[in-house]
Amino acid sequence: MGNELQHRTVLLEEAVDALVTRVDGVYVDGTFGRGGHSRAVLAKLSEAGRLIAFDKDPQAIATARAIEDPRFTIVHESFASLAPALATRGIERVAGVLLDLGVSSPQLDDPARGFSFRADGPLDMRMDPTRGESAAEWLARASQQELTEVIRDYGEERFAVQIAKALVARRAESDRLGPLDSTGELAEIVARAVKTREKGKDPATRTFQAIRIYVNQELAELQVVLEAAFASLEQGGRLVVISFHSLEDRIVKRFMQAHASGPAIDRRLPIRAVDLPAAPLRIIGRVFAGAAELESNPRARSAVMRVAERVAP
Ligand SMILES: C[S@@+](CC[C@H](N)C(=O)[O-])C[C@H]1O[C@@H](n2cnc3c(N)ncnc32)[C@H](O)[C@@H]1O
Repeated sequence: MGNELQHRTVLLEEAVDALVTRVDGVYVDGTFGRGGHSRAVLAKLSEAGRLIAFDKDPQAIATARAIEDPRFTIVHESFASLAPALATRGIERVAGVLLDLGVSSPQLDDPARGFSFRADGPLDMRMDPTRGESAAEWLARASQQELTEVIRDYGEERFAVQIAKALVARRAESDRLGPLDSTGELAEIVARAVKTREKGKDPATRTFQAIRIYVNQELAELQVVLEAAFASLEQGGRLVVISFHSLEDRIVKRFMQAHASGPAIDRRLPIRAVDLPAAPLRIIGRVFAGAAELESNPRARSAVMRVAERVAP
């Protein structure tokens, strides 16, 4: 079912325009998805250009394998393995790295993937169901403290304590009820534990986001890929990151700001301005979806794209 579902690429032209500064460069698309950005990058590159794309999701990989283009390589790995993946291919420097974070519409819309609280399905939530622990497996073993922290920190959920308690209480009944292994039941338990409703938001939204981030180690892997992308960028190379919630956008913003402000200097030492090392990154800007895109693609509403350029070695 998964591959028939469509993904509407967000900020397509904006991202590709910001990314591709020379048509014969080597580029990375860390989040292939259904290849919207990748195809547009390939269309812009010359014969000498190259694109290395990553995705954790076997369904995304199947779509990518259908691209017959000698300039294109797909890697079934987390983008966190960017550095070793480039090294094995003998690539030292790249002209740009694009990350369009989070989950794709096919992942969200297929109940069998277990990401959605809207349709009942197995409680999985792994971008790569062939590796690691599913959401159901984690919920079956996590302590109440761990559940509270994940739901509070990754979901920014006010009722994290109450939800964690309810989950542990449900687990105590596993002999009678069987394991908690469906998205529908998780959504019901959360809805009962959340005491006040946010307008226009399902009460399970925050908890599902939190568990998904935890199961896929999304924030930790983002930190790793930002460092690796920065280290691999050639001078003039671009880092383009599209985020969909404040936790990931904050990490991207802080990362770019930290590298754009130059190394820490001991101001008590007599240093002339000309001796100050230049900051390695220049922040180019922040872009949101325009009115036309917002109208046709509701997913674009929460998208924020940040762009920075490597200006010094
Ligand atoms: C928003 S979609 C990307 C859509 C894509 N830009 C397009 O136009 O079709 C995000 C994709 O990134 C993948 N993904 C998310 N985190 C990842 C990670 N750490 N490593 C590799 N792929 C990841 C997901 O599996 C999903 O397919």
